Amino acid sequence: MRENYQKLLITGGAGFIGSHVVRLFVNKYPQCQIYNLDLLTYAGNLENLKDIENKPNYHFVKGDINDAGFIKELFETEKFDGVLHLAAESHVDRSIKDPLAFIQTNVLGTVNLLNAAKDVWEHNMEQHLFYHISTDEVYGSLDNGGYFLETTPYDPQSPYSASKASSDHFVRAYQNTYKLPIVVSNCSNNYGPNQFPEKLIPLFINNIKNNLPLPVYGKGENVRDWLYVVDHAGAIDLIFSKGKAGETYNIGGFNEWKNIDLVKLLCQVMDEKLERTPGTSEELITYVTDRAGHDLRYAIDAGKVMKELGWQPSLQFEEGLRKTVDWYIANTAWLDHVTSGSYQKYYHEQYGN
Ligand SMILES: Cc1cn([C@H]2C[C@H](O)[C@@H](COP(=O)(O)OP(=O)(O)O[C@H]3O[C@H](C)C(=O)[C@H](O)[C@H]3O)O2)c(=O)[nH]c1=O
Repeated sequence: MRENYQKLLITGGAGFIGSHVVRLFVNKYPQCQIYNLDLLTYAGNLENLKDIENKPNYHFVKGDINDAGFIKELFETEKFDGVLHLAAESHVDRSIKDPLAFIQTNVLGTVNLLNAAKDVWEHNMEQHLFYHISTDEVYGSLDNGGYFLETTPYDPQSPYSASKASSDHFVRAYQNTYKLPIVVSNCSNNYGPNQFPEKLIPLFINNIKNNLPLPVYGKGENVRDWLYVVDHAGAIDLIFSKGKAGETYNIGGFNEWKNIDLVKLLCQVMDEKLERTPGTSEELITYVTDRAGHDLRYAIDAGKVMKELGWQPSLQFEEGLRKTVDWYIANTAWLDHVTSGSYQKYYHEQYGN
């Protein structure tokens, strides 16, 4: 935590990564008031924060970052010392169907927050920090090898990554133009408890549990770098506490997996945990039409955050995957809830099961 900070705003704190960040900050910094601003869209769920909801330093605010007037008023009233901005539309497939929703929330919503921060902080700008949590997808696709570095030029390929790249650019433009102290981090694929089952790992856990097909896009040859979400939250804490204003930090697990290899490992773990005959879950693998413009490979070099700030991921991938599977099996009610009722539309519109 930055010295003397007494009040922080975390946007998107009821979502997957956001809820892990809120939990960490509420528990680790009891002297600091943590405000979780979330619209509670399909991907936001206050159940994710049940264990900390009664802590005296935790405050929930339901609201929309797209509502500029509301955001301005919130900043004027609460006088936050710093902001960690995680609220975003995050699913690539949805961005292909509805790019405007991604521009609205990820670009315009971010600019609303930046405007409020620069206006309310203008007399003592240097005492504040605006931290934008972003993605490695802004760098494009590594079809010919190599790693994403902080200096890699942006080359977003999907409407989702274009919206995140745009918001990163706005954040940096506000530093350049208005001297707003900012920091940006770009992280690889996250996995772990509380991820909405539209993303690969929780979707496939849910489908295996319910004996439904596992829709592998294309030939399953695409490569992603996977990081346990709690380790991402730890990196965010370090960057917020010790990162230098104006800097970018890449975060990743040095843990690349071809989708099909990951899916086969997940099938093995699920067979074991559900006490099914080995090979049962693999029979559910179904190769389907590829995602439009599907990025082949993301691989991120997290050397800077490791060397400069001393960050290390705490879990090996297999251990993290087992922990994740255990969580989804133990939290059937959570999984059933987010795939039914008012959530049903969001879950079923894409997967139809
Ligand atoms: C949902 C799904 C996915 N896939 C493939 C597509 C990808 O190659 C890989 C992971 O897909 P997912 O949609 O879980 O994640 P990415 O498209 O890599 O993007 C994710 O990681 C970055 C860093 C973010 O910033 C995104 O917010 C986050 O969604 O599995 C399938 O083959 N079948 C499926 O049903």
